[in-house]
Amino acid sequence: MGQYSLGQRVILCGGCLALAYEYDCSCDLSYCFWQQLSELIIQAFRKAFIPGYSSLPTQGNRRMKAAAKESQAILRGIVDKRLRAREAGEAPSQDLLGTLLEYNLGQGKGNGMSIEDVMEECKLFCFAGQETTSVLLVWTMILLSQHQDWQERAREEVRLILDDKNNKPDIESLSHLKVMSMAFYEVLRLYPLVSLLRREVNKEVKLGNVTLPAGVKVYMPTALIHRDPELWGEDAREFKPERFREGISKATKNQVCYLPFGWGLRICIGQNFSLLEAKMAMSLILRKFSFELSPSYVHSPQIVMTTRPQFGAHLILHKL
Ligand code: HEM
Repeated sequence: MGQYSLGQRVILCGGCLALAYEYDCSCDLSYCFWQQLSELIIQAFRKAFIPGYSSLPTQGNRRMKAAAKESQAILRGIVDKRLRAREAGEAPSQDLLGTLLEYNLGQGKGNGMSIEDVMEECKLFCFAGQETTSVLLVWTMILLSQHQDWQERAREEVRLILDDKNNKPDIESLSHLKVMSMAFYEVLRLYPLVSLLRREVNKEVKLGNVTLPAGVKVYMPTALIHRDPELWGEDAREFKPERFREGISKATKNQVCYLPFGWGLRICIGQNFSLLEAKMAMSLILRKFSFELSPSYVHSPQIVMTTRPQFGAHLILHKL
């Protein structure tokens, strides 16, 4: 974001918003690494039903293979560095990679997690955790631009709860940001980033009057469930964070109809972390800037890996 000046339009695609905090990201949609990678993956999904398609030397397949090779080499380098440090007697690191490596080499040794498994887990966390939270922030900025009253309410709350904290939001104070939680829940209801949950039935199961044989694939259209007027009322399509005033179970009347993080055994492992991370980022943004949509913004949600604004989020930021 560094190349933009205030009052000028910025375009956020979502994929790199989180990285933009660390790097001088130009956020130009045509160059965004995450955008390109997501598009390649989704193209591969679409063709997955054609037998042998993934082995054909198409341009997309070649780029996918090159990206996979490159990310594997980068990860291998990081893992090898850690392994050398461990051999040299350094204390194991407490981060995710350190914990997984300990499991592979230390207490969990012999429990079936190879170095390759550790690397795959790292990739999973990177992909599952990076784009999701950043796209949540982007949709939140779009909706809070369209609903300035909620933007102001969220900012007031941030001022009230965080301003006496010496400018450093901590877990304790972030957990008191109720308006912001309501806004995030409502954003995730209207724009669930994972719009379709997929499952395969492994043994025959009866669901109400329907019998599902083993092998059947079941798709749960989260985006449609979240906007169903029978479940959410006639105002289901409207942005009304107040429906979450008394929490998710009250808003859903204890029905399983709110699934932004999935449900059951495979529910998102990072849900609390991501909301905390998003609160942290949004409270810093709200404190420093007000924002509105640029007239050039075109509302067009598009499913790539996650549900994103197809042409990016055209925003105008004003320093407070
Ligand atoms: C707003 C942010 C996020 C959303 C909306 C989200 C959504 C989801 C959903 C819907 C699933 C379940 C997929 C399924 O059932 O098929 C899932 C799984 C998962 N998520 Fe998230 N996620 C978010 C953030 C994160 C973060 C920050 C991390 C890691 C730090 C993460 C790690 C994972 C992992 C590892 C799984 C697979 C869990 C398993 O299969 O047991 N997610 N996520």
